[in-house]
Amino acid sequence: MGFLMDGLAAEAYDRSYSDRALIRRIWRYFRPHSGRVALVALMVVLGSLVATVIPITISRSIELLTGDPAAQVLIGLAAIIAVMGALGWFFNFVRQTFSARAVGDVVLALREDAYRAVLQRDMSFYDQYASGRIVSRVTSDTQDFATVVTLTIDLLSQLLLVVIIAVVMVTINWQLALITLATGPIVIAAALTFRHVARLTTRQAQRALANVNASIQETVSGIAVAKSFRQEAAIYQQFRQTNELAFQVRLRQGLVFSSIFPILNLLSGIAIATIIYFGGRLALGGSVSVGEWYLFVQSLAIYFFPLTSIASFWSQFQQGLSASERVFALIDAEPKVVQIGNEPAPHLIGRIEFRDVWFTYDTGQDRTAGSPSSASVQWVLPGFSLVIPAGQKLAVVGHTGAGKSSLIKLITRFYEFQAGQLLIDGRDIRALDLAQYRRQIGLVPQSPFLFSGTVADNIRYGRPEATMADVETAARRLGSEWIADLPHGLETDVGERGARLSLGQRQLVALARVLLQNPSIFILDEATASIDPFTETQVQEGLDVVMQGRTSIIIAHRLSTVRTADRIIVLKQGRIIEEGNHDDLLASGGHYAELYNTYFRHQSLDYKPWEEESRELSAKNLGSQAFRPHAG
Ligand SMILES: Nc1ncnc2c1ncn2[C@@H]1O[C@H](COP(=O)(O)OP(=O)(O)OP(=O)(O)O)[C@@H](O)[C@H]1O
Repeated sequence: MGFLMDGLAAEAYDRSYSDRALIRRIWRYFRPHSGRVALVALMVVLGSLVATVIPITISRSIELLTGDPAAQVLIGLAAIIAVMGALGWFFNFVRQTFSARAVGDVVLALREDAYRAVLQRDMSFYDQYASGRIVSRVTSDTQDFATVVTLTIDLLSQLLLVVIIAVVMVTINWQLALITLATGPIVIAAALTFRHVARLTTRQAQRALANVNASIQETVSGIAVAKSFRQEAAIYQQFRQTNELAFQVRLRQGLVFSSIFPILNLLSGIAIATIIYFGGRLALGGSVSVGEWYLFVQSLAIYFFPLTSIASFWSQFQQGLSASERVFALIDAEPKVVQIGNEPAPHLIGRIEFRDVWFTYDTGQDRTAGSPSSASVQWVLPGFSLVIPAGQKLAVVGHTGAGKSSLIKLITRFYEFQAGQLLIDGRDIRALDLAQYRRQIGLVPQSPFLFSGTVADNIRYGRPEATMADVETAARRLGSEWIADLPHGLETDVGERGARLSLGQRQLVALARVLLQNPSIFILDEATASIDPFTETQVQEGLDVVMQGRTSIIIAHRLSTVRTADRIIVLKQGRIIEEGNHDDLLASGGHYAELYNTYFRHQSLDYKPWEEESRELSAKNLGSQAFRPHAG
């Protein structure tokens, strides 16, 4: 069965809760609705009482029939049964209505908590776990949880029925009652033994479903890439495997659950046969009446029904329990970014200092206390130090994987570093009020994400209270042409993820959003994709406006940015290997000059490809002679 389990491992943040802890936790959600829960409990008791009165009345009727009852008595008994039936319906109706409301409210609260937890998770959480699986926890797992609660109410009412029936049986004939009751523990023991296997297979089924969700979600998000690389068939194949796995696991779960019924049916069959035999003999001997014997046979059915229901509902019950376990694990996942203080940071001037910062993504072992010397760790920033004075325009360059984005992830506090200090205006970043601090940061990622809505909605995203005039002012500060190019100006619908806008327009919207937010620190991960020269000029002008008067850190991919930066740092394997301004660095002919020739030089208006060819040729001919790049 090992192959079945592939891909169904728990997520790193999953945890097992004891049944007690789970129930206590679930109860905490129900406490605010205790009035409704009490009413439901009352209905359960009344419903159970009514359910027992009916067979007792029938049994009395049978006994009366052996004598010579008056017609009115029989009519009275029939009326009692009818009234009890009606009352049973009423109690059940009230119970269902109020329990549905209470469960609905609890699921609402649980889903809100789960969603809030998702929003609070660190960026590392999203990097590590597939979004489809996260979605699955918030949607289907909370729903499964609702099922468990409804079932629990059903089971409780049936168990109560068992208790009442047991009391009735003992008062009629204790020997027969003993025989009947003796089978109860056997059935319960069988159900309990089954519990662990049930929980395990159920958990696996939920994980398998989460994998199916994750697979669909990823494909839909990356459909453009998949199509452009013609990977539809491969993706479909992959999905089939995941889906097949989910099917196999479900099948196995079904087999496990269905195996309990034959056992329980066998047990109840034996018990009924025994009662019929012994009860029949007692009735023949005259120690119990026929009515009492009938009541026993009826009681048996009532007695076994809840017990077999427990087993039949067990699958859903377990599903609900492990679903709640998964939701609670999501809510309880430990954050990695932990603030040690809550100091107000309403206005920053934007001085940033990395002081011997050690950072790795590999936090598998406990390194949060900081053991920078640990040799086995793949440090992305090994003791990184840098001071960015307030208001400086800093361009960060370096080959892919050098650690440029990681620097930004630390400044934005998306990730936690393991040792050293990161100071903002001389204050420990970990001591600042995170929400206030983040409001001081304007981040424009490589491919700016726009939410569905209009251009204006997106510009207003960071400051929902901004008026249309504010939005327009911010947008116009980046120039007027780009707004005129939009079909409906600022009211243009951007489509999902901004798909209806060009990359340059999306960048301008993102820049306007930052302008409106007016942060002290501006961070830009420049797009690598080239845009047309006109938009490029617009974006550059917009950038100049945004960068004015604030600390700006740019992962630079464009010549115009590096040229105008106050300072450029060149990163290699998480260390600064060169720094200075464009001209000085180029003149020194080091790593930056090499990067310039690889990435930036062709963006220069003076760039002549044919000169490049002849330069390469002569460089080849000169063999190992050091290469001196042209100034841009
Ligand atoms: N979420 C992550 N989990 C694990 N390792 C990561 C993660 N993000 C980046 N890394 C690793 O950290 C190192 C630095 O990555 P980083 O993204 O900072 O480089 P970069 O200079 O920004 O590269 P690029 O220019 O390609 O974006 C790389 O070796 C990368 O594989």
